[in-house]
Amino acid sequence: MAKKPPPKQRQEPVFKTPMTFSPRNTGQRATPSRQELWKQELGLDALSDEDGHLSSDEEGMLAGEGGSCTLVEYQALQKELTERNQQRDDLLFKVKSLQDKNKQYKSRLGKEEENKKQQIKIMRKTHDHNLQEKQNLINNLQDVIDEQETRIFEMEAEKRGQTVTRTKKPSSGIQKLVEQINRLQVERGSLQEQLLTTQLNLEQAKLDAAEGQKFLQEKLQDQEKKRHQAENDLIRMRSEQGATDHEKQVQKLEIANERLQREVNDLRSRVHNLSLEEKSPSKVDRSELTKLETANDKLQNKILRLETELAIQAKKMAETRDHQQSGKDREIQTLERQIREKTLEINKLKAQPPQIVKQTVEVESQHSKQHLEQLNRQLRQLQAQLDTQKSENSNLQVQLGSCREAEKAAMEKLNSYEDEMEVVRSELTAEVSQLRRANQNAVQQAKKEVEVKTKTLTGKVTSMQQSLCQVRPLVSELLKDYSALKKEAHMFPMKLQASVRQVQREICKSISDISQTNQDLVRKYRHEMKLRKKYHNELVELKGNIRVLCRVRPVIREDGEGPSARQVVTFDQEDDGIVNCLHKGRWQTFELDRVFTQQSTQEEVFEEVRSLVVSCLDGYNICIFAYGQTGSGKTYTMEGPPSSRGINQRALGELFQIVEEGNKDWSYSITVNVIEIYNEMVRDLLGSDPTEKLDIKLHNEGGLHVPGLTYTQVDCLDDVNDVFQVAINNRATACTNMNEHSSRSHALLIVTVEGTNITTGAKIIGKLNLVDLAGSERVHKSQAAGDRLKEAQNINKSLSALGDVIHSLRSKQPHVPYRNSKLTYLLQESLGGDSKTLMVVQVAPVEKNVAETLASLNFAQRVRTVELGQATQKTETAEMAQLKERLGQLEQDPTSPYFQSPGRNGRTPRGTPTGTTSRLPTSKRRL
Ligand SMILES: Nc1ncnc2c1ncn2[C@@H]1O[C@H](COP(=O)(O)OP(=O)(O)OP(=O)(O)O)[C@@H](O)[C@H]1O
Repeated sequence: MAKKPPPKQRQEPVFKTPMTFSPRNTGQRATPSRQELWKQELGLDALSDEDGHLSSDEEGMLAGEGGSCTLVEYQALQKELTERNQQRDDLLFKVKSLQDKNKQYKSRLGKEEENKKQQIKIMRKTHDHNLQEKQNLINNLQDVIDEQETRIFEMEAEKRGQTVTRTKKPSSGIQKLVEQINRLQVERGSLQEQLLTTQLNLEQAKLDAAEGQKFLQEKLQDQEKKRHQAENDLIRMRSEQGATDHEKQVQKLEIANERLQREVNDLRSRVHNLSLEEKSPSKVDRSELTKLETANDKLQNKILRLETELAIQAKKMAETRDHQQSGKDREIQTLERQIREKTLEINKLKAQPPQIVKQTVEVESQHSKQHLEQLNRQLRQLQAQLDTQKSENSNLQVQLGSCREAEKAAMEKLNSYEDEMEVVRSELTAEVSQLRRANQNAVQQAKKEVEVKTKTLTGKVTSMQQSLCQVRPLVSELLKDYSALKKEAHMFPMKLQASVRQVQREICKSISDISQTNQDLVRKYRHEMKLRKKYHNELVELKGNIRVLCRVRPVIREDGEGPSARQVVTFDQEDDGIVNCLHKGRWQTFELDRVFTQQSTQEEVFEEVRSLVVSCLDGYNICIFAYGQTGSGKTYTMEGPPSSRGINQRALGELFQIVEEGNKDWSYSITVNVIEIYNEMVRDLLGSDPTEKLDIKLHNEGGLHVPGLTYTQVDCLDDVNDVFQVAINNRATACTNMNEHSSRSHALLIVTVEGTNITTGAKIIGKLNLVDLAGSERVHKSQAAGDRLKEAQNINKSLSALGDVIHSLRSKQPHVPYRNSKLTYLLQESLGGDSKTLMVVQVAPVEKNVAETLASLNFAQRVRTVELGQATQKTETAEMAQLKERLGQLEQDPTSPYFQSPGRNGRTPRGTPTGTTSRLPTSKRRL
């Protein structure tokens, strides 16, 4: 088992491309030992430790190679390239500075616009605020003025011409005015509150007064009714003249009197309450007082009216009583007179009767007797009547006496009631007058207070008026300012819009200028880039550099998910030769001849190599190989799936097409070999035994050939497909796991094009090597063992050998170690100085492959600097061709000393690639 080398301290490999300039590469430091880095990069443990300095090598190469014409041309081109590069750099710098300026300008513009917007906002806000404040102030002033005017008007109306004393001097200045206004507003608030309370009180008082009035009216009506009843009762009593009725009447009167007294008391309490309410003049307004006074007056009037009515009633009652008394007296006198008359009649009758009866008896006997008896009866009747009358009279006398007594008592009671009533009336009158006085006092007091208030208010109003007089000009000034500001504010958006439009126009102009300049610069830059590429390609062709393409495959299912599947490869939109790779948080940039992105198609890739492929018809040796780690897309690019064929099939298709459509003076034959190098064994995948190990031998004339290798002629794509199928079948039978096997072996498709000029017989031979290399993983990192280790070591050996060859070529070593591996040995002629080589570096885009991706890209960047020298065509004259044919015949002839054993399929190679007899320089390479 091979001893594992000690882990080397890995340095970040940085390479400088000496032929091309890239601003991204500036600042990169040159490495002291490129070979060391080379080894580190590839993980090649077996590399020799030779050192080389490219600059001196380049000089040497330039001095030693090519004619003076080429050197001069080269120097001129290099000078021109340097100048162009310089110009390009200048232009790039200008573009960058202009872009920076553009950005700055844009950002400044943005900021200024933002600032302006902010300013406008602030100004608008301030303006609105000012306007609002002024409006408020004006409104307040207007309110105060209105209020004060209303007050003045009211007070003046109330006072009716009372003089107003001005106590306060008007304060000067708007501040004072505002303060006064504020104070007044506070006062107004409190006054409004008071007014509200007073109004409520007034309402209550009105309600109370209305209730009192209603109550009094009801009472009055009751009194009226009672009076009527009393009158009726009195009349009835008069008519009945009953002592008991008198007493009832007196009782009723007493009850009525009591009621009246109660009512009077109620009234007194009400009046007292009212007077109490009136006694709080601070809370009563003048109008309210007036109303209260009016209500009070009305009540007093009512009381007076009631008193008057009461007096009239009493007077009437007295009159009625006097009248009744006099009537009674008259009746009594009439009755006494009748009694006296009757008594006189009786006395007369008593004195006359005996004389009259004697005469009647003497004269008329019987008749006179009857008449006498009749007269006696009449007399008896009259005497009985008289007795009755007398008893009645005495009864009447008794009754009269008792009546007189009762009347006297009633009169006394009446008098006492009258006295009482008089007392009550006088008390009531005194109370009423007292109430009136109190009321008057309260009214006076309220008046005084109102006057004081009015004076104060008038003073305030006066001061306010004076202040207003002072403020008015200020207000008018403010209004003027306000209107001016309003105008300005009105004009401001227009002005602003105009200035913004102006600025926008300027900005647009500047931007269009800048974009115009930018476009010009970009145009120039692109033109320069094209030129640079052209010159670079020419230079590359002149120097014979290996062209290096890079292809980044898309992210596939096998990449998995999560952080390890994160994409770490990006591209440059402007430059299709730049690829960036993120490793440990740092972006590394690589410049190659062309970078194909994940979106690039097989067609695009082939388009890039088409001219190179076609140049094999001109007799050039071409080598296109795909390099990269396992699964990076090498086979996809070279072979491709049936739905999207890769370079191999497309190249052959292109060759067939050109041969078909090309010059009819030439006839072409195309033969193919399909070789696999596995574990340093060369296998013929078109042979009958694909497991047979073939050798690579040096031809007698110095060229290489593989004895026993099958050359199959193909004339169309169907032939190619058949050939490929044979190769695939053979490969599958030679291994157990096709996928793994393909990853660990190199697959070579060698296409040999032989053209013969029908007229001259001249021949041209070109060879196209299409190589799908084994995976480039570093062996020391994989923990392989057994067969795997052997496979890995062999891959390592061949890729190391490839690296050595490239390094030697790059450093212009006199000896190039082609023979170190079967791969390099077989490709010797295609990697040598007279062939065109192109490498496609395949990389995976995800995080987990980043180390291999960086290694591949570093390798690619270094390969790009390798100069193989100018490619040459392999042509031969008809004479040479004849000679060659003769040689071929001799080789077939076993009797000849040049005899060589034939191929297993018995077919003779149509042309040996190594049979080049002359190398003609071309004027230009197509690549
Ligand atoms: N450009 C592409 N577009 C689409 N799929 C691709 C592309 N390149 C590679 N793939 C896919 O990636 C996978 C690996 O590709 P491929 O087998 O060509 O890699 P490889 O480098 O040849 O691997 P190995 O070294 O093991 O042979 C395949 O499934 C293939 O289809």
